[in-house]
Amino acid sequence: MTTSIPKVRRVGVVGWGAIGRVVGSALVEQTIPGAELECVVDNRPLGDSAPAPQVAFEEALQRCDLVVEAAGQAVVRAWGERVLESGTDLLIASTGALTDEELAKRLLAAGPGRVYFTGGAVGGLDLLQAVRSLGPLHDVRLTTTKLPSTLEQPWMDEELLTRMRTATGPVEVMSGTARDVPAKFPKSTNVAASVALAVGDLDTVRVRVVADPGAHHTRHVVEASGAHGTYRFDVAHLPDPGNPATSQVVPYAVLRSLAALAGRTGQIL
Ligand SMILES: NC(=O)C1=CN([C@@H]2O[C@H](COP(=O)(O)OP(=O)(O)OC[C@H]3O[C@@H](n4cnc5c(N)ncnc54)[C@H](O)[C@@H]3O)[C@@H](O)[C@H]2O)C=CC1
Ligand SMILES: O=C([O-])CC(=O)C(=O)O
Repeated sequence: MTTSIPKVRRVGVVGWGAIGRVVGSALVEQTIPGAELECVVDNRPLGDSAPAPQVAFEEALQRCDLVVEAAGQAVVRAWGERVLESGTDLLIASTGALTDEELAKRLLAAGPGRVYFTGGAVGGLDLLQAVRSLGPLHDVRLTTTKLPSTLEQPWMDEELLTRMRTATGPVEVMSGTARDVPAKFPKSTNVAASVALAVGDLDTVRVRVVADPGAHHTRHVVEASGAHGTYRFDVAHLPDPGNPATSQVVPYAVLRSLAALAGRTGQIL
């Protein structure tokens, strides 16, 4: 009888920020059997602060068999296909990049590396994806509520910025579809694109973005209905203390995805 030695996934973390630091540190502490931190990519010099070598993206593709993107939508646009074409798998946190349908098509067709998405800060995506087999969801809504400062954008006019800065209660700052919203709030509403990936259609997902100075927790409420049922997922997360645009849970969602990719058994998929 031959025993096969399980292959350890050599992971490169791109983006040593709120998400990447937690993910990379957990890998170094060997909390994910079958996965180890090989290197880190960031466009800032990290000095000794990273527990693995900081390398250029090209070098990461040579060293790793799995890259975790935790840097931003622009990195997915610039590097996504190259990662997959090099034979390296790619786990994407910045799902908002996929609102560019041409890019989405190219990434889904590229290989031999495989592309994956983390559920990130939003819940119920597994069930919504399963529900699609029963028929389309006609009405899908996401309401995201965050601290006003985490939603300020360069395209906003003075009137809106003043309304957000002086608000004493919730203020709606944008309503649109999952096609439009993640590009307008690239660091804060990737969840809208994630819901659309699960539902299979950007335009079906209607999104409201709400700034609330009382939002001690970031809240994402997904409501969906179709001929076969109705669904509601309501989550409230503490924000990351260093980067309140990102919920504290997100790196742990990434680690959960990594554990599945590394072959952990007994996992809810
Ligand atoms: N799917 C989800 O639920 C969520 C997705 N995200 C996505 O994850 C991204 C990262 O989130 P955080 O870690 O909170 O951000 P962060 O701002 O704390 O860290 C980002 C890191 O990436 C680095 N970086 C930026 N551009 C880069 C580039 N071109 N090349 C290399 N490094 C680069 C920055 O220097 C920084 O160290 C967000 O921009 C957002 O797109 C964030 C929160 C939730
Ligand atoms: O972390 C969150 O709550 C959501 C977020 O920033 C994103 O979707 O980009």
